[in-house]
Amino acid sequence: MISANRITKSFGDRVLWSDLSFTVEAGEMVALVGPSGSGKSTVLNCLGTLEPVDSGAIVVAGREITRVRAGARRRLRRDTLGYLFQNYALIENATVDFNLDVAVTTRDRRSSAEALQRVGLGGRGRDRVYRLSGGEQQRVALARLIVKKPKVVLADEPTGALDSDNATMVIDVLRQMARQGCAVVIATHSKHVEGGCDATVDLGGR
Ligand SMILES: Nc1ncnc2c1ncn2[C@@H]1O[C@H](COP(=O)(O)OP(=O)(O)OP(=O)(O)O)[C@@H](O)[C@H]1O
Repeated sequence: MISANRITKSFGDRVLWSDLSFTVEAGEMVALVGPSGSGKSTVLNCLGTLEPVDSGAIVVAGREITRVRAGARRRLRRDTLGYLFQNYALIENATVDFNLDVAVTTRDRRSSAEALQRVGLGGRGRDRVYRLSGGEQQRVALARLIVKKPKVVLADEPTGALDSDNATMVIDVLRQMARQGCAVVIATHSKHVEGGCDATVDLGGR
């Protein structure tokens, strides 16, 4: 589903990673690890077509995303990619329900309600996002992914703001999405999260 082939990325004269290659199959969950500043978020941004690589190729769902035009990139983001990033990318002034509705083309109240239940936010659909805690917002972002059902999930420290029970829930949900055929990449500092993955890509060269 995802194949990164000898990708290199620098900011100025600082090389973050060079000749990095890895694959993530459909159904697989891969941890992206390495010290702070080693470029984990940047890898996710490159896989997510939000940042270009300097050299090498990335293929996602059969498309070489390092070469596609803006229109195809937009379609990939809409139809194939799912992001679970640190800013949660939620619409803060809107309700939880509205944030889930924008992820799907058909309005499906039941699947939204089930997704909220799954992340421990059953009955909170009418709450406005800015009133929720950081961890609750993180879980709304996860519920939005559940209703979107993307082929690829890119998660950046998805357990960062959560207690251990909720962290376990997040990993369980991502595992369930993988079982349904999704390729999941998780940037993390957590050994616990890494342990729950099928493979590790280490940017620190340990
Ligand atoms: N757009 C940018 N322009 C310049 N430098 C950048 C840019 N984005 C990231 N960097 C730098 O690249 C390095 C890697 O950042 P990145 O966020 O990918 O690391 P990380 O491994 O995810 O770190 P952390 O574990 O602390 O979240 C950092 O030194 C950061 O300052």
